[in-house]
Amino acid sequence: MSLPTINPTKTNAWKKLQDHYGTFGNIHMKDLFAQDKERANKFTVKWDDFYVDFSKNRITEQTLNYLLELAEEVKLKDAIKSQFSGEIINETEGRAVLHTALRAPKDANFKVEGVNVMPEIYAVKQKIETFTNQVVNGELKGFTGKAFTDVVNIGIGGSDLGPAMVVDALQYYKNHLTTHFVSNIDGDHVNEVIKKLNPETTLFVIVSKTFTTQETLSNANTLKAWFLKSATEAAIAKHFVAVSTNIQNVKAFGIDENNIFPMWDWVGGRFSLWSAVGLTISLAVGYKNFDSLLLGANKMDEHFKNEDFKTNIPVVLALISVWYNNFFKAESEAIIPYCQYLNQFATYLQQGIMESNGKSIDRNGNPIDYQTGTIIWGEPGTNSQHAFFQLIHQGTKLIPADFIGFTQSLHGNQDHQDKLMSNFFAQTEALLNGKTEAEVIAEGTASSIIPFKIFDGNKPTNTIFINKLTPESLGKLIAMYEHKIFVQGIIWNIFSYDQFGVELGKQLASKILQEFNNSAVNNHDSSTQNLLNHYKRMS
Ligand SMILES: O=P(O)(O)OC[C@H]1O[C@H](O)[C@H](O)[C@@H](O)[C@@H]1O
Repeated sequence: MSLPTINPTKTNAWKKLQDHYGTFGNIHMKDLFAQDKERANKFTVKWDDFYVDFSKNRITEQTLNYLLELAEEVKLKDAIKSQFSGEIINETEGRAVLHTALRAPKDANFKVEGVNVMPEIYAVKQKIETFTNQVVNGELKGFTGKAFTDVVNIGIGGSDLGPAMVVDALQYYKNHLTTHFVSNIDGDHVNEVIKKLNPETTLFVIVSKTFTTQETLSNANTLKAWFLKSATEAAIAKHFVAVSTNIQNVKAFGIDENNIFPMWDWVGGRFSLWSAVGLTISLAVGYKNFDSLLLGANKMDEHFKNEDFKTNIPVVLALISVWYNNFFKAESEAIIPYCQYLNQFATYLQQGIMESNGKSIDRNGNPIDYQTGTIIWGEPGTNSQHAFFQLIHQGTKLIPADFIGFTQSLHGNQDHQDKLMSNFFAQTEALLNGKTEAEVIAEGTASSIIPFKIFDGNKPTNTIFINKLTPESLGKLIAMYEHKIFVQGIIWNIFSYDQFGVELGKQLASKILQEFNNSAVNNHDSSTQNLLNHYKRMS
């Protein structure tokens, strides 16, 4: 069975939403709160250690009902079932999409083409656990008999962003191993990492689903060559491991068969941190914590699969996002975690959201005449307040924002935590209410300055409030966004799990690379040609 192919703009719910948007006009959220004392309670979902308040949005109960009708009309329920039952929903690549199986319990039953994949998943998990323990305990040693002190993750895109974000987010839980990430083809990246390494005590984890990615292979070769300046070929088996679906290419690179951690083509790169792609996470925080991350994601999967749409966190967040994207024509969404540990969270989500839903052809193969993927950006609070919040508060663009916060800190300094959280609450309140002319005047502001100090307010935010940053709650949070991506892709009638848009630039780059050896370059547009010739002269 394939995914439904319903044009969302042709549904009854869409028409209702359009009319509703027309009458919604300039309703201010401040008034909606004044009219209904129960508003916050009505638009809050409490689930496990999550408290999600979406009341500070430009919605009424009617809006939500129409959005829920839209979800029904595009057959979201069937689509969720299709995904979890291993159907080939990544139709353009002919693959199932089963990252959810990676975090399911052992006795779950996820089938790909009739075969239960759980035994394979658990065999690899076992391998990750054993290897992690041996490295962390110092049982496995380098070529001079010393225990490992450093781990270098070599990968890019989904083979870098997920592990890098999670290792950073969970650094409070880290063990003694120092982790490094090399991704960019820019030689400065690998060069700077090399400066910090001792070949005797460094473990290299090469992560590439395809094992054909230029950046990863070049960086891996550079690191191998550097390593071989101090060690023999035989030492490679002790220091290099790989995560990939392409066993043949990994072996050709010179990696011992025992050092290969397999993954599967039914795991998309940007959804792969739950597989052996997360090996560096497991090494950095220990297998138990890695497993808790998976458990958290599994809990969110169950919530997503079973919860009524009205109180289903990923579904509600996705629907509200569609409301802004397609009716208010908001172009971007900001992700603002009030948590320094989530410093890389927005960057990580950029790939997940923009690579998945940045599409303009629908599931029937026709061009789309409505908006799809949102632009994602963000930085942790409070830093972002001192950088770009001016534009969110008083600029001309509507930027819905997710505020992510934790009731309890990990550092235990209540003074810092209270100051951080007072900002967290103050910002969403200020974005909601703004400041009226009367209030500005009452402050005794000089009359010529009054207009500059007025805040319209009415700026939407979701508050995603979690008890504490733990491996488990982080797993839930990441999975929440994964499901939001899926829901939006279904509504927009696009394929969220391919990424053909990244190919063209790659192909041209390899053509240009070959042309560097030619004396004259003459088959490009005049701009590119001039630039290439300038580079050839000057480099
Ligand atoms: O893991 P790899 O096969 O090396 O792929 C790494 C990355 O390559 C491409 O650019 C894709 O767009 C990404 O989705 C992928 O994560």
